[in-house]
Amino acid sequence: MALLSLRDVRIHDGVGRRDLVHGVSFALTPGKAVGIVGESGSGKTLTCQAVLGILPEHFAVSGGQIEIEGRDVSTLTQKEWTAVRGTTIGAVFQDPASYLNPSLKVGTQVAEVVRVKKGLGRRDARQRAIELLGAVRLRDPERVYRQYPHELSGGMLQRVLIAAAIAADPKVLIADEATTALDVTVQAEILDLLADLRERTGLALVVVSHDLAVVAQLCDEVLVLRAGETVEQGPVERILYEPRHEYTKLLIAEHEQYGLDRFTEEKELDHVA
Ligand SMILES: Nc1ncnc2c1ncn2[C@@H]1O[C@H](COP(=O)(O)OP(=O)(O)OP(=O)(O)O)[C@@H](O)[C@H]1O
Repeated sequence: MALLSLRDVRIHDGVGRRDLVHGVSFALTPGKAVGIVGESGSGKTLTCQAVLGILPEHFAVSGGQIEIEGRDVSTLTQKEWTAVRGTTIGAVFQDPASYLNPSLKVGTQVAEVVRVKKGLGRRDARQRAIELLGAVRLRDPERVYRQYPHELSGGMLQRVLIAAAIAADPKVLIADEATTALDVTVQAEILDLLADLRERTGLALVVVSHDLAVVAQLCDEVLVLRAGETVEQGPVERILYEPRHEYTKLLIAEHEQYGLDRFTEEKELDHVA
């Protein structure tokens, strides 16, 4: 059974009175990674918000079906949504600092997620939070635990957010432009971390980026969205080497001078290893 499946999902803007996403479909099984790529405003984030049950006011899923572990999400109550978020599907977004309370130690914030979602007592939650900070490859996790958000770099904050997102052992992690604000080296480290989590734990990924190189590095399947429309969808190698749609060709051409090759070569090596 798919962990997450979207069938012809449409998202409607009640104020603008129009559909902004016109039929997105994909299925995610354990350990699989699906990428959604497209320019700004193409509906990537709305699609993720629909999957998490956090569409902004006035927006609604107006067609198709989203199923999480076989369950139609349109039947979920608010309470059930809260249980699904974090425990089945975790998410990380761009701009990690805005998701953390600046006046609380980062470790306390991760421990709080563990306490609420896993029902651990304070001491165990602290221990587990330190383990999680280590699992996202933060050096000296005990020290990081005691630090405040302003003391950490953007890359470290994103690791903290990933630690919080995987705290309740979700089966799916949505990474929505999770590396966009980071410089190239740090971006590569975070992508490597996500690939490693996927490999070690079977975590399935939905990777959202305007950057085809990011998606190409991590994913098996890619959806190319333009203005809410899926213009092309298929295995990553096919999309990269035999793009059919002009828009996909454009996304690839944009990359020719800076880096797609580097990412895909790494991916091929990963396959060999
Ligand atoms: N809260 C909102 N209020 C009004 N319009 C919105 C809101 N969120 C999204 N939209 C509109 O919905 C469309 C799709 O937005 P979405 O954020 O899903 O795009 P995106 O592909 O994720 O782009 P980006 O990379 O810029 O985040 C856009 O036209 C956007 O203006």
